[in-house]
Amino acid sequence: EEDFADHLTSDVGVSTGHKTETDPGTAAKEAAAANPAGLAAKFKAFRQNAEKFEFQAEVSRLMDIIINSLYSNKDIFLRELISNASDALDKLRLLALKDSALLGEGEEAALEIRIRVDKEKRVLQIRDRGIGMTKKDLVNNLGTIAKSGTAAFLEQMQKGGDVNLIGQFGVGFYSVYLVADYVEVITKHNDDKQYIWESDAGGNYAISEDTEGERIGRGTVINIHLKEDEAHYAEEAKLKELVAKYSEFINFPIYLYASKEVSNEVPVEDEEGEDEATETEEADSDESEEESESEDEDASDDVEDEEDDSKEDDEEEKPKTKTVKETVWDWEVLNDNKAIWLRDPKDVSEQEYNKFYEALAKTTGEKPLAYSHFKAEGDVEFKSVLFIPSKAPFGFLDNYYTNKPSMKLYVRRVFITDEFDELMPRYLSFLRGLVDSDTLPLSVSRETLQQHSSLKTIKKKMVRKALDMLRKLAEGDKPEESDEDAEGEEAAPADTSKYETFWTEFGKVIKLGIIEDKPNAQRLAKLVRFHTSHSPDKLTSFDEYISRMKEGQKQIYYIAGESKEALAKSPFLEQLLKKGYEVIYFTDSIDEYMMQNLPEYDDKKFQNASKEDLKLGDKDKKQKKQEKELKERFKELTERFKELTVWWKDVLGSEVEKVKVSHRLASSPCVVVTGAQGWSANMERIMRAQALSDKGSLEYMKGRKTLEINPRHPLVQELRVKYEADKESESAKAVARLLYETALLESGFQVASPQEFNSRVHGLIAETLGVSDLTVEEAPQSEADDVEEDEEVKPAADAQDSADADDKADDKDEL
Ligand SMILES: Nc1ncnc2c1ncn2[C@@H]1O[C@H](COP(=O)(O)OP(=O)(O)OP(=O)(O)O)[C@@H](O)[C@H]1O
Repeated sequence: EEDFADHLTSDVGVSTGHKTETDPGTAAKEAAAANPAGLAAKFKAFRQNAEKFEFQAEVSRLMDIIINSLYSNKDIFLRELISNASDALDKLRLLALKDSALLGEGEEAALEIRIRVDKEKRVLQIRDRGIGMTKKDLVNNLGTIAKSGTAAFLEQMQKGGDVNLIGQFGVGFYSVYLVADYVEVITKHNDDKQYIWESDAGGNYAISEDTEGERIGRGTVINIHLKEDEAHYAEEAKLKELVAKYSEFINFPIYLYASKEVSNEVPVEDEEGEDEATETEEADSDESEEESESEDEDASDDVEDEEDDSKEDDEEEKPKTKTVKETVWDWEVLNDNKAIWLRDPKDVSEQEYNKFYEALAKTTGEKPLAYSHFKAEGDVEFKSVLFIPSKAPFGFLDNYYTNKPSMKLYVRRVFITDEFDELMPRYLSFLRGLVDSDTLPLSVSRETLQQHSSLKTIKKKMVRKALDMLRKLAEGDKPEESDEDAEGEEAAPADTSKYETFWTEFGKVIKLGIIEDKPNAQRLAKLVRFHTSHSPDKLTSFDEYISRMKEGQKQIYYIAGESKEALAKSPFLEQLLKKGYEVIYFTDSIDEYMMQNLPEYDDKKFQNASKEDLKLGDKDKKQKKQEKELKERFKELTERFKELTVWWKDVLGSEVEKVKVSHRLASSPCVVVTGAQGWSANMERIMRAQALSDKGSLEYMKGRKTLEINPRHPLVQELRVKYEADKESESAKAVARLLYETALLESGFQVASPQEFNSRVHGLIAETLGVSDLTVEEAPQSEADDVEEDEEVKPAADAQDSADADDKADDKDEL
């Protein structure tokens, strides 16, 4: 009884490994000799005949981080191991659909998880009767990390990231080393022998066939040898608390071998009788420990004293009894494993949903922004719980195209898979949740499921419910109780601040949805938030924009660029803003792609303000008259400047498609716009940055620029005068080019040659300052030598700049 191993052998039928501390194996001895101070202290010898393996480098790095992470929440290791046990049971149950013999018989067939402890030896044991692991599985699963994204996770962890996220990376097992300095995994898969995997996290692990230990039948036993200062994880109370906190929603019963105080009324005849009673109790509770015996004695003493005082008088009439408090040991179920989605939403508290979310998302302390629990009825029946996380999973957007789906699929309560991408479109894969369908066939085969006609319906309904949930969150509404095909829906109380959190985390995903899910583009557009000229500091929506539209305004104006501050000053908006039109500022790189997929919203067409065909709204009669007059004047101006525009186009050559007189400008001399088909400045910037395009298309799209000039601007008027005076004037050409280049910059494009542009500007500065000679005095030799020792070599660089300036100054004389 004292020995945990005996305990296990007799009670659970499980073998535990013994650390051979007294007789270390050869490897241990060698290691100790090589490094007596360091390794010997840490090294625990593996079983002597075990095959030794080295952990893959990533695993070693991960373990180092885990072992040294002082401040992380160590509790999570239990959640991870229980979750693995549950997965192993799910896998077995799924296979047993095909072949029920796999389950075994009697005790073996019980799909459950059992936890027990040996406080004295500081060993915590978790056992499942799941699928188990073959030897090959042990090497592949507990020695290597095959999943992508591990490197990124390790990097984050090294920077002090939260180890709590470990479960999201598919490396949860190793979290056991937060609390253990030695771990044994005894496992039996139906296709292989019983093996023991063991490691003290020192960079090695060992696998040996388990020939001596008790036969475990099938499944996995993990013996966690707790570190000295983690002994509290062997306390019943702690384990109960952790299971309640993290593993309540595991769909298999979790048992803890726990002690319980029971009070029994027993007759008291004489001294012997008392002993008898105690003995009987002990026989019932076959697991009684030494401790319990001594407690029993204390308890019975107390009771006896009490009775002696109070019941002295009645002694003669009533048969003597006494209350005996005893500690009995038995398996206690820790979780109510009724699936939450099968319960009536009215009976599930918000707290329970939150905890369920934590279990699904493998997080702690993160509440979902909203949830929806519903039942679809009709041809296709299913139940579902959906959650909107409040944080994007690690690296979610970076790995957008390779992210794994996160929706779990159950068929009639049996977990089928969480890797099925037919349940939710990619852009909604950030949602957590599950579907439990009664209509789909209980089948292991992906193909059978994929081809099932009801799958499409499920997906369609899931998307609708998800978008509905998002809409409600956006509106800050409390959801209604039900609608036609989904009854009993519930969602967390939401307000718009929650939606703003959502938008910050997942806004891009909604935009990707507009691009990828055309049929739902309008619904998704409703969810889009942005800043506008009217609402530069508060996020607003298309609906709000439309409610503020001027009378007669038919189009929704927008402009895209790097920041709302820069856009607010854009020359493209001068007339629009002056006339009181609200303009949307799109500043996300994806916005223009999105808008290419969203030609209209609520019957209103979108108009990019930086495109050539900008139309400034609809006018009433008076405005129309004014417009007519303006048109006349404009025509006249256009005529007057026509020759100039032809000449200007010649000066700029193929850089622009055309130069034309514009009516959209108020205070700028000119702007560069793109044709409806060409890329805007913003788009060109993105394309350059992403190098998405081949050079050819970049050149082609770039070429479709138009220079619009403002005939009312004094600089343009003066240029015309200069050109009229001398049609071959080089300085007029230089001014024309410079005006174009400043317009390029102001419109958000890049100038083709920054050096040439600078030369022209320097020339102008020289002229303004009255400097005629830009030759730079040579730097004294000795100074330059001193500087050469300096790594930064700043003055030398300055000298180079000056030399460049010299060269350029020659070009500029013409100005
Ligand atoms: N109790 C167990 N029974 C059977 N296999 C197990 C058990 N525990 C771990 N494994 C195997 O080891 C692998 C690694 O486990 P780990 O917790 O590190 O990641 P994971 O469980 O795959 O990740 P995720 O938590 O994302 O599913 C598992 O995928 C599983 O194949």
